[in-house]
Amino acid sequence: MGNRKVGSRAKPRVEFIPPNQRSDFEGGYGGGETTGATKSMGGGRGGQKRGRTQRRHFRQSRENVWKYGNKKTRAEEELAAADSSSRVDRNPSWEPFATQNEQGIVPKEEWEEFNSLLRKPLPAAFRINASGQFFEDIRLQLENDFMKSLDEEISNEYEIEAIRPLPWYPNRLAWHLNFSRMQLRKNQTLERFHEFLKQENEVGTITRQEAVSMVPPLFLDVCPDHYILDMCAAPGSKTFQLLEIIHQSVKPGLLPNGLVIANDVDVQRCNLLIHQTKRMCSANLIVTNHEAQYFPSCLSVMDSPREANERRWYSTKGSRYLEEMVRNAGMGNGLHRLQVEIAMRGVSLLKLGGRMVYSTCSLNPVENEAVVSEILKRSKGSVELLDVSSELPELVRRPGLMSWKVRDKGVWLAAYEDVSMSRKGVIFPSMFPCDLSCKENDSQFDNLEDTSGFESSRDEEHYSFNPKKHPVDVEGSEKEDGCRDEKGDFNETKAKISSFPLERCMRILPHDQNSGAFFIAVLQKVSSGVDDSTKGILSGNRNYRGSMSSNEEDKQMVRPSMDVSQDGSIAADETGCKLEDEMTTEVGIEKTNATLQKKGKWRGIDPVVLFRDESMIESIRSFYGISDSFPMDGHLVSRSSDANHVKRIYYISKSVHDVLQLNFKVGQKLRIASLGLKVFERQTSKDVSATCPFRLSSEGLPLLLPYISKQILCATLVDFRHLLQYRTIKFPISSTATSATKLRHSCPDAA
Ligand SMILES: C[S@@+](CC[C@H](N)C(=O)[O-])C[C@H]1O[C@@H](n2cnc3c(N)ncnc32)[C@H](O)[C@@H]1O
Repeated sequence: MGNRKVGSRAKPRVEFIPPNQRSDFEGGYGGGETTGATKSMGGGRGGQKRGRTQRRHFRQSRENVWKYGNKKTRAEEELAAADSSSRVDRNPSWEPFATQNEQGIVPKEEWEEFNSLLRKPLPAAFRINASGQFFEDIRLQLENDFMKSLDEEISNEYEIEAIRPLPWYPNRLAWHLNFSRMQLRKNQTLERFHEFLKQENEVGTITRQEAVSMVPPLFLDVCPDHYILDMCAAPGSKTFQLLEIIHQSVKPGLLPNGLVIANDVDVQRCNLLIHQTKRMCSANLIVTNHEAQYFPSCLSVMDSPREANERRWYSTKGSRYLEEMVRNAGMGNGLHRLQVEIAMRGVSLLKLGGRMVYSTCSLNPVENEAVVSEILKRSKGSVELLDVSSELPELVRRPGLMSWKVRDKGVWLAAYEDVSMSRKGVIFPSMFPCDLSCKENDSQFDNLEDTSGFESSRDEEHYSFNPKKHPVDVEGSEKEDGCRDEKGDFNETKAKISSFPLERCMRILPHDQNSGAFFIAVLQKVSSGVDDSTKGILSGNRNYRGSMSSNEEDKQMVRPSMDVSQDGSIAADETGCKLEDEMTTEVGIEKTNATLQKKGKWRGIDPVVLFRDESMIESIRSFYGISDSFPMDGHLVSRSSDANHVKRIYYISKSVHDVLQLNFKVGQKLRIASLGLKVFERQTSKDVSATCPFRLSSEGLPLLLPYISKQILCATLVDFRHLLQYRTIKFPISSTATSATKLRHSCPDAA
């Protein structure tokens, strides 16, 4: 497919240039995340409204050019109309592309191409879920049916290659379309294919995701037994991909040893995340709701060998669209500090030998290389920036920048010394390339911690200008704290060259392979950092009590405001310590849940309760004939503290169970929005004279089916149609005696 040629004659390339959003494929990418970022940054980038308005202006003022020689076919006009239908009023005064390329993010000779590609819609892309039972069928259907018809109907008509596999995606399971999402939606020729994509996406066999957004998880080098943390995860496309990978090589009915914890600060976006990941039907998932920079230190402490190469990863927000970044490079500055804090939290949670992937969909070096540089600087050699140039060789990418300038208030700043006094509260030294040969950095990693210019994330003061940090002399001029050249003069125009090997970072430019833009850096923890606040807990020390009480730092990392009741009746850490004794027993856990519920710790979030009603479990087991080889003890949880009114029961993997146990023991620091896989639901139909109050949930069926021996109906096609049509059917339902007999045999409890 990769080399498919369309038609025999040389044809001009059709260029789709309608005013579509290049980033529209990530589903609600902008709104919520801006809320999260704005909240966390104290309004650093001017609020949510401004961003949206700017995006709208950008879209509205984009040219709608539909080029294909001089003629347009009817279908082309349809496609063009579909893409321009949302454009109502233009804003002619707005100039979308400032032709500044000061950062050198794009080589001069490529600027035109880069610029013109930004005006074209982002091509849609999708991936087959390789962990799905029917993935080969889907692939066949795609290759034998749709690709052929797309070739006939679209490629010949439009004279373009309609669809091709992404050459760098493992096993060629991902495809790139030559249509935007909007075009897919509006074009009649594509209707059947669009329906197919939608339906398969809904059931989780296919995931629609922007092509380059699929790249970061691949560099995490994930195995089924890895523990993975996705720190800024909503809407969850990468989380889903990670789940696919950990489930991929595991047989149906079995669970991988690892897990994914998907976190997002925004509650509503957490719901999106839950909805998105539900399609994966995974028992190895926990969704949490924390500010990632304060993510609690209660991840796994298991000291089994597989943890030696445990990997966790982090994807940060890229909360602006590429186009805006080009227009206003200063916008990313407000995110820099938060990005460093989140990344540093990621580093401290990372196990020795673990990999962390830092990625953004921005091309602004302040959000990218500057963040990576600060991580390397602060971690004092305990983290290495990996050279992954031999991985995914077919992916076209460019090296990270070694030198850059910072844009502020319309001015390009080459070095921190150029920052005016009044701007030192918002522009930090860490935003500039770090030259370790500078006098102040003589001792390589000594005293590097404070060079960022902003205080630790635990200090609220860092949000405002701190005169102690930026002293002013009597004349009002700023005290010198930057690097000087040999003569002792500040170099005001030339940006420094970084001392870190930032060329190992990866930049993906849109015109490299007609995709969105991405920045990716792969880091590895090579030794325990001296400032590892989670030491003791993450290093496999099972003495939680010891580390809890002795590790003040760790307590501070979990912001009390996250877990405390609104009325402030009890502090989170206090709660954790007080209840610790009780929590070591199951009864204690139940009691604790009730107490915390009353005190408001879980306001807005349901408690996680281990489901231990033995007689109920036994009755479920015997009703469905669930084999003893399917472990239930310790794997079932509910979200209700009232054991008699449990409505849903979730199945959790052993890895999730272990994390939960630890979480219980450290005072329930995790705000768990969702976990595991729903397997049983309380019967609601009054009609049912079932002996078991719980029915199987459809999500849980793929996991349970290999272990069930009763309540299985082998229906004929006629029966099945009948069942679908009438939904509830009284026995005998069968039109044939044979299947009625089979049914009674397999459902002995049925009336
Ligand atoms: C670009 S989206 C992430 C996309 C996601 N990785 C994916 O592939 O689907 C950025 C997300 O970061 C979240 N976010 C922003 N600030 C955060 C913070 N301090 N802690 C955790 N999440 C945060 C936003 O709510 C938003 O959902």
